[in-house]
Amino acid sequence: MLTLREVTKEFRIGAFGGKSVAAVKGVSFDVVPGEVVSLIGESGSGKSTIGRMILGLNSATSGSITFDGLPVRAGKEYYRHVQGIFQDPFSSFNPVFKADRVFAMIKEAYYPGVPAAEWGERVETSLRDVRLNPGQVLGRYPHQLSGGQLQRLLIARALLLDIKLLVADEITSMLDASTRIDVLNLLAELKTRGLGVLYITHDLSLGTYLAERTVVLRQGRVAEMGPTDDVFGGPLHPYTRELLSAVPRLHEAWDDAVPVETCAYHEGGGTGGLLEVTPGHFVSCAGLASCPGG
Ligand SMILES: Nc1ncnc2c1ncn2[C@@H]1O[C@H](COP(=O)(O)OP(=O)(O)OP(=O)(O)O)[C@@H](O)[C@H]1O
Repeated sequence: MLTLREVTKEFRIGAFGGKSVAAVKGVSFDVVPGEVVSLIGESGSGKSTIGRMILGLNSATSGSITFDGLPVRAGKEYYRHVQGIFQDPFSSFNPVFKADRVFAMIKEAYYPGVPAAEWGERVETSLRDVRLNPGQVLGRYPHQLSGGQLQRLLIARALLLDIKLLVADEITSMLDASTRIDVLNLLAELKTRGLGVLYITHDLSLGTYLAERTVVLRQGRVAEMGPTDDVFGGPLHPYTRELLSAVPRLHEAWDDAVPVETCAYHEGGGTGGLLEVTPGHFVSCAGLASCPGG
């Protein structure tokens, strides 16, 4: 469904755009229907830039991003199937409009011919699908709703469309712990409906909770990716180990990252791109002193 191949993004910066910063470097991965892929990495690793390119808000400098075989084309038809939700739900709402305005806009753009009564029923169904009580959210201004309610409202809005892929960028980082779990469970439910979700987060524990597959991004490149159980159960790249060692675990001593003695990439004969160590589990060079060019 979603395919990224060798995607690179350079931003022009500085006076007159004379310098450039490479935010994303040769990234390739897929998201298929009914799967959650988490995109994990520290701040500045390029996660949001990838999300924005998938949503057509930034263009790739090189490489390709396709959805159902077609290049990303920001516009009404694309957004019928691909939607994004971001960290700060308040920024997605105009504070002077009541929350239900977001539904009215969907109707105007996509379903102008649907009778008002039928539309009202569809809105109510989508709100109940995200476990919101229509009576408690419709007719209210954004400031009268909680962050968790607004995030759900955005998911309900997406459900009114014929959505196939949801790009969820740090959507739970502003929510309290119990609301966060509710929203994560909701995403898990969406995948059972066949939706693909790209779940962008810097929080490993949330990524593992949901995702079938994990892509670990470091300084704009994929360090490691594969089935979540493999990546977290047997991390091959020192960066993944470092990230894992920073996750607090109850009842367990805080351990340091286990040092990597050998580079799984070069040991396995990697020469270009990522090395597939076990089926679907890819790793890049560990960058040890002993690595060629290290
Ligand atoms: N519009 C822009 N102009 C110039 N540089 C940018 C722009 N957007 C992002 N960058 C740079 O690209 C790099 C990747 O940024 P990005 O926001 O994608 O990282 P991130 O992993 O999502 O970080 P965070 O978790 O903090 O949101 C950073 O170095 C950032 O400064």
